[in-house]
This record gives sequence, C-alpha cells and structure tokens, in this order.
Amino acid sequence: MADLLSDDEIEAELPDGWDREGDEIVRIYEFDDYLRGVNFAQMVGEIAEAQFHHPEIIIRYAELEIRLTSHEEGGITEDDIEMAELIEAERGD
Ligand SMILES: C[C@H](O)[C@H](O)[C@H]1CNC2=NC(N)=NC(=O)C2=N1
Repeated sequence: MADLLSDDEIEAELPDGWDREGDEIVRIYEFDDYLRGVNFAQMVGEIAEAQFHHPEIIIRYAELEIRLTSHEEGGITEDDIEMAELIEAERGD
C-alpha cells in the first residue's frame, strides 16, 4: 500500500491540467467527437489494468472526466500521480 501524500506533496506533484478535489485528482479531456472520447477511455482502462489502479471515467459527449483516488488508503497517493502522468503521456498533450 502506498502512503497518503501531504497537501504540499500533492500540490507539488500534480501534473499540469489536473486539479485536486478533496480526496481525488481530476482532469477533463476534450475531444472532437464522442467516439474519440470512448476510444481514449478504452486506452485509459488498459493503463489502469496494467497498473492495477483504476480511475472513475465519466464519458460525456466529446469529453472525458477522469477522477483518481486510492480507495484502500482513503486518499491521494503516488499511485494516483503516476496514473495521471501515464494518462497524460497517452494523450500526448
Ligand atoms: C481490492 C482493491 O480494489 C484492489 O487491490 C485495487 C484495484 N484498483 C484500485 N484502484 C484504485 N483507484 N484504488 C484502489 O485502492 C485500488 N485497489
């Protein structure tokens, strides 16, 4: 189990474009159309399975909302930061 990060650590390590909301880190990605968002959700799911750390993914028209937290620890850990970084790399922004 990873350790919970402090407020300062979260602020320092949060990737650009991501926000902290309580015990979660959140990012909304915009897409040109609905299916591009659906396809990206699939890729995020594959990363999550590889990491065995699973985000909440909300698929809306032409956007995805991705929310990460470490359920077992009850907050934000390095696992969440790493997932956010991997998702950013996949997005290529
Ligand atoms: C039983 C527990 O859900 C599993 O060990 C893994 C699976 N994926 C997970 N994903 C997230 N976001 N948090 C967890 O604590 C977590 N735990």
